Amino acid sequence: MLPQLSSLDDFRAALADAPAQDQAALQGAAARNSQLTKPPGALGRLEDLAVWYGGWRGSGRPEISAPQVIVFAGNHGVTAQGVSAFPPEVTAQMVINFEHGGAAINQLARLAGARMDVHALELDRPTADFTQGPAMSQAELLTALQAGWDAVDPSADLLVVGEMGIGNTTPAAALACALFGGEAADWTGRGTGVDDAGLASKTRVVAEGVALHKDAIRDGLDALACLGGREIAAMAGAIAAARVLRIPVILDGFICCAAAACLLQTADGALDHALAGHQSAEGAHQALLEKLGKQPLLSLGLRLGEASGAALAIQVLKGAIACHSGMATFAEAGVSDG
Ligand SMILES: Cc1cc2ncn([C@H]3O[C@H](COP(=O)(O)O)[C@@H](O)[C@H]3O)c2cc1C
Ligand SMILES: O=C(O)c1cccnc1
Repeated sequence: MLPQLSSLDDFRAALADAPAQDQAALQGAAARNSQLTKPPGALGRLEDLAVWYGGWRGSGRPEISAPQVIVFAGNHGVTAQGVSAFPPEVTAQMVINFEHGGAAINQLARLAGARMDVHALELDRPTADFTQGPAMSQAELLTALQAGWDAVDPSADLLVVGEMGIGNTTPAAALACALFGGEAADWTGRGTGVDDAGLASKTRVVAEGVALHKDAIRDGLDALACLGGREIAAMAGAIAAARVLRIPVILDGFICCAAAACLLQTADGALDHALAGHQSAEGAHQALLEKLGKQPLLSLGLRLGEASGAALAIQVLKGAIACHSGMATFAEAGVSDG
């Protein structure tokens, strides 16, 4: 059961009190793994993934039968600074495309056998431009976190979250810079494809926002309010709800990982239930994954978002679980265990 959230402190407390993996299931899955008909370790990282997944799902022989993909959409006041190669109207247009099944994520979610939900968050009310003031009030942040929190199906056995929000590689870069330090240029990339002049001015916008809000940021939720966006906060809310419900999560690209970083900088262990689905082509994604302590499953040069890389990675995790739960043991198959 998910607790009710009536304040940001409720959210902080729920995250801090989230349950650990089931130790008996973890041990059961590890024991089963060691008896399967293959040389020890021959399935490489797939073996670790299956045991890890079993620990979260409370089963020594788990299944993935109900993956959920959720795409959150939001608009950003900071687009007034010319930070994207595309106009903000594209956010709402893409939401319609998602609803009609025409986007990349529709194809990849279907292929992964996942249910897909789309939540558009007040698209006609962009966040405030963070170079002028906080992107969201505390109340607006709570509403956006709650939207993500409520969007998770408690009966899902795997969660992937993604986003659509023209301009959102700018708040993602600002969040990473505010949370992990370094220069704005270390965290700012080309997003949808800004040119060199666009990248230089985007970097200045990130630096300005981080400098303006630096003193107001004590944890990841403060950073989200000052520099984030509604879809970024909703992704954080959904990842947190999954943590409380012990539903494993596959993280997507740079923006999704910036949302996840806000949780990690709010409570230790907040991302223990999360895998990195892929490393995107956004320049700073590798550095961000390192800060999260996550090794990506795939690296295909994607720079789309929408949960696309994570949805593809569902199939890798499904492969791990199919082998773990479907293979015969040495004893069952009558194969000599050497
Ligand atoms: C047609 C289209 C579909 C997309 N799907 C995801 N994004 C991606 O691009 C945006 C981030 O890049 P920037 O910060 O440069 O605007 C986000 O909406 C992200 O999801 C898209 C972008 C476009 C144009
Ligand atoms: O890494 C991502 O998710 C990404 C990169 C560029 C544009 N949109 C998303």
